[in-house]
Amino acid sequence: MGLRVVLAADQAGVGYKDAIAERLRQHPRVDEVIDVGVGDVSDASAYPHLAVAGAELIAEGRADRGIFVCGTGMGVAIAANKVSGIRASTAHDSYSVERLVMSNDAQVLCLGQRVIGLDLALRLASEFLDHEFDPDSPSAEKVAVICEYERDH
Ligand SMILES: O=C(CO)[C@H](O)COP(=O)(O)O
Repeated sequence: MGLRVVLAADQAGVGYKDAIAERLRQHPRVDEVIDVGVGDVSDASAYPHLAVAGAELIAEGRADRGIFVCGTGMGVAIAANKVSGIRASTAHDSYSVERLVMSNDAQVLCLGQRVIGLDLALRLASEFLDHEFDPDSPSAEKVAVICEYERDH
């Protein structure tokens, strides 16, 4: 089965979100693109509303991965990580995007529209979906420590 990818952005990230949506509809691993907004640059909703809405879809099992965009990529990451079970981070280079999945089993990649160019953002969004976490890797027990802390607190 292919991936269900949820996209979210505030008005500082909506341009890249829409470009990523278009690109991901052609991605061989993507079955569905779910856009939780904002719909256009006139919508001034604060980034935590969009990031939490997107993260909740993943936590509820209604999406597999998320790509969230704001000015820096940092606010959406901080907000998404408040949703239980979600691992999200900003990553602006290929190696970090690879490790975000392979080391951290993150479901959400966060990007900053005011920080990187569109071509790089499109490439990183696509690469993020090409990686698959190996639950038998040595990284799995490290991620489990995060999950256990979350479960026990
Ligand atoms: O980048 C953002 C949050 O990290 C957001 O797009 C803009 O936030 P602001 O600098 O607080 O307006």
